Amino acid sequence: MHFDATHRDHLYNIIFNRRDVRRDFLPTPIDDDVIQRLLTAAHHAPSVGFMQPWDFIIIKNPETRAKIKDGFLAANEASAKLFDGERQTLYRSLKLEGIEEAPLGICITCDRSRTGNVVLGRTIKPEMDLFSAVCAVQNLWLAARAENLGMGWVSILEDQVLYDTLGIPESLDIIGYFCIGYVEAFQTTPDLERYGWQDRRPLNEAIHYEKWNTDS
Ligand SMILES: Cc1cc2c(cc1C)N(C[C@H](O)[C@H](O)[C@H](O)COP(=O)(O)O)c1[nH]c(=O)[nH]c(=O)c1N2
Repeated sequence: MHFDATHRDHLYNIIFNRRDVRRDFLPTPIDDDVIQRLLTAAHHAPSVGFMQPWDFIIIKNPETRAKIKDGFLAANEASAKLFDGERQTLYRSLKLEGIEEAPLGICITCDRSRTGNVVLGRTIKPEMDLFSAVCAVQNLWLAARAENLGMGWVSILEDQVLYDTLGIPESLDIIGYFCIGYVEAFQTTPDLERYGWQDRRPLNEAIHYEKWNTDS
């Protein structure tokens, strides 16, 4: 298949308009066929040795989400204390999850032993399986945006909360917990930038030609 400029522009639009969403979720349920499309997109991510190490746990039950929210609250309190003074005040004013408001939660795991001990492409860099599972996250994130669904990553959460609440085997690694739902509106700017926590770094500072350039 050859993509034309219209396809290209659609993809870039989706990339640039994707946001980490944790506020303004609507209670509107998400149809199962939409969820299936999202997971199919995630499942088509690249993976080292094609090991497809991910699994997806779908969470809709409000009681389950309330337990996960409790885990967030504990972790967030501990996290807030690591910042001082005004920075802590600003941290505490941020909305960093939408666990209970978003009607759908997805937990993504990584089975590092899937396909055996020796994996093509992972022999020298063992973390490649974890990176592969994160590729599935990004596919999910972009597919969600294409479906006009907001998605937010909640990493302010001890893994044990998810192992216990969701009955995940301890042999699996937890990649993340994600809140998904329709939203009132998508913001054009990341929340952390909007609320004065962190600005986007200029792209030219991130690009180096031929070798590392400390001047740029
Ligand atoms: C691995 C990882 C983990 C987290 C995040 C992202 C990623 C990649 N982000 C979202 C993060 O703050 C956000 O991506 C940036 O601020 C940029 O905003 P946009 O994603 O462009 O809207 C995030 N946001 C949040 O409110 N609570 C969280 O726990 C996390 N955790």
